[in-house]
Amino acid sequence: MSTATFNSICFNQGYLRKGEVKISKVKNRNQRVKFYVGGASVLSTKCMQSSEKNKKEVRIGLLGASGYTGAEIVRLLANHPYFGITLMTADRKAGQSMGSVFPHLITQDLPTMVSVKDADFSSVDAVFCCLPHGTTQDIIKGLPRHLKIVDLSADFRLRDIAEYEEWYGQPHSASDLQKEAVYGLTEISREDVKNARLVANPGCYPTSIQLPLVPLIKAKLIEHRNIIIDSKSGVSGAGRGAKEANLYSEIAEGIYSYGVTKHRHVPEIEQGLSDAAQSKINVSFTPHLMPMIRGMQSTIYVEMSQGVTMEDLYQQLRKSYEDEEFVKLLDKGVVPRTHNVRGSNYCFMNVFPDRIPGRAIIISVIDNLVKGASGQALQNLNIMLGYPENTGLLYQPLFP
Ligand SMILES: NC(=O)C1=CN([C@@H]2O[C@H](COP(=O)(O)OP(=O)(O)OC[C@H]3O[C@@H](n4cnc5c(N)ncnc54)[C@H](OP(=O)(O)O)[C@@H]3O)[C@@H](O)[C@H]2O)C=CC1
Ligand SMILES: CC(=O)N[C@@H](CCC(=O)OP(=O)(O)O)C(=O)O
Repeated sequence: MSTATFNSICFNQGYLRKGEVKISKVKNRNQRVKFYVGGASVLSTKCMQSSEKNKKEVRIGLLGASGYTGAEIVRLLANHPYFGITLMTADRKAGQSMGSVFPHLITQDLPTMVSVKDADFSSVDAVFCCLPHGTTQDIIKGLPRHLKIVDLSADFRLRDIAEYEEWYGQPHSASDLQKEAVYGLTEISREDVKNARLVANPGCYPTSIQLPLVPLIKAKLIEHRNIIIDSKSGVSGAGRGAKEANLYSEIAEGIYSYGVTKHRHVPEIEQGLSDAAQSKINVSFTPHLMPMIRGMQSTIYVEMSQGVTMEDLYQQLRKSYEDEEFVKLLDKGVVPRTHNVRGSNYCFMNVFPDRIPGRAIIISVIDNLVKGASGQALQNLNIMLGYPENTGLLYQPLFP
């Protein structure tokens, strides 16, 4: 083994962070190599020469390519050196090219979209499933077992099938597959994601809520009662098939709450928080639709545990995320804004004192289509296939 120290190391894109890098057993350029960055994370990639830059090693199937999250996967994969899209499906838009449905993607060399029933998966290694819930479980249970799958829908997120049936108002037809699924909130369940065949990618609201709350709950810094969550989403969260209530004339110049007291993300949020607490947690959660295209903010009101200070909350979040690439605690007093993360895979957060003694206010922001959907899905597939998890995800936020 040889050891080298780099300020940064660049393989096609800037993958590895500043720190000590130990390189082991490099025999030839095609051999897998392990990188130990600053001793904190172990990454694996392939040593590539620049002449191989455009050769994609992993054949990706994209189910539901003609929707918002499908289009976002295409945008992210445009800069992915290892994943190439070889199969794309659509429903009403089957038979069309991506460039005709989404002209902003016309520069990409992509296959014509086919109907799922006509899809041939024999030359596909992994799929992103960007389909509506309900439809998804029926399609995934028919897929060949050799495929790695990241499912962006809600169908495999809830461990309790009865709870799924209650909140989604329909029977679950693939409960065996649910048992196999790993819930892919990457920063919390990275180790399980590594060995998963089927990852249930979290919902956008649950991502923005669990990332700040899980470390605080695990460290017993906040009370389990009286957690109040007020979330706001951009309209793209409802997908491209959204109907009347999402028309410009009904969204612009106003906001509205929906799913009050009974939004289907409640059991997903409570499942994650209860796992962290190792006891049942119930939350008050109200989502709002905002007159913006993408972006999501969760404002969370919590009660600190006896003797805990604001500084304790801040330091716990700092410690939990200081080595994370995509989750950032902002400087003290800086309020996260959806504009800060637009188009990127980041989650930014901060914590503030409430005027009521003993309470705190946490604010987190994500882009619903990136960290809230396609970006986290790509982060997960990178991990499942042994690539550096930031591959293809280094887009900086679009600001202003
Ligand atoms: N939008 C967001 O911010 C987030 C979305 N998600 C989840 O990701 C999934 C995809 O969301 P999104 O991209 O927004 O949805 P869209 O409505 O924009 O796209 C849905 C896609 O599924 C296809 N489709 C619809 N019905 C069927 C069917 N019966 N059989 C086969 N294909 C079908 C559509 O094809 P066609 O266009 O041809 O009709 C389209 O490609 C959903 O489960 C959603 O809840 C998760 C997190 C965030
Ligand atoms: C604005 C809007 O309508 N948002 C969607 C959530 C988007 C998302 O994360 O949905 P999944 O659970 O299906 O993945 C909603 O409230 O149902």
